[in-house]
Amino acid sequence: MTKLSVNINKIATLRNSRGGNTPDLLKVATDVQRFGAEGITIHPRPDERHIRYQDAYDLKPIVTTEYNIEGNPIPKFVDMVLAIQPTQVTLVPDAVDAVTSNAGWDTIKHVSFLKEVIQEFKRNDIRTSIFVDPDIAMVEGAKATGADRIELYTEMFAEEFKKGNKEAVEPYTICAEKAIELGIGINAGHDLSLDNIKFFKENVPQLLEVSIGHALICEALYLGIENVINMYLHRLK
Ligand SMILES: CC(=O)[C@@H](O)[C@H](O)COP(=O)(O)O
Ligand SMILES: NCC(=O)COP(=O)(O)O
Repeated sequence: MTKLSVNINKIATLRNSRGGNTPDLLKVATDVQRFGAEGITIHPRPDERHIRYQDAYDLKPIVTTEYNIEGNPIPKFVDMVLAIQPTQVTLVPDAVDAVTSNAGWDTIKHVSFLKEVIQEFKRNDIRTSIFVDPDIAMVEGAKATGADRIELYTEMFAEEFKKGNKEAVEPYTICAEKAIELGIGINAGHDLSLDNIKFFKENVPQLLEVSIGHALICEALYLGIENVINMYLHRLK
């Protein structure tokens, strides 16, 4: 079974666009879980343009499912994650000015850094995942970092799938098979949607978790968030 973790960054973006507290991020997180989501993902960025660091703390007692915090492990981020102790931390090599995540880690070049950070999280019983491109060398590199899981960066798949290129899933299948062989768990995310999720799940073995935000919130504008969550759960069965 593949768990659905809903990324609520976009709810914070909407709230921040007006100041104030509408929509109420904590209420949305509560409701999203009530509607069946099996996790909540946030990705605070250094400029706090959507999720604020304070949100990450405020969500801790609200998230009764899996709490996944994503981000670049700069010291402020590491301190926050250690203080909150979420279920999982996903390390993403974001540039400060990136509009959204746009690359996975070079797990070979940054192996020492990643190893050190991952050890610190694991000492605190926080599951670790690292965001990687669908490149077998990066999956092998991830093993050397000690990470529990990889999160496969799915933008390339999503883009190609939209154009009808279903073969774009192949690198993901191969990386998943390698991760299984190495004993690493498999997550995936970025631009996954109601259109592409079923095909992705069917072609990527032992997919443990997907984190979905942008498309899910856009789809909810038309279909309603409770309905959309159930549509994902159905596709992920
Ligand atoms: C790692 C990943 O793919 C997502 O966390 C994505 O980066 C969402 O972040 P934004 O909401 O800032 O685009
Ligand atoms: N880790 C991926 C994520 O949390 C959501 O990404 P997106 O669906 O907003 O592209």
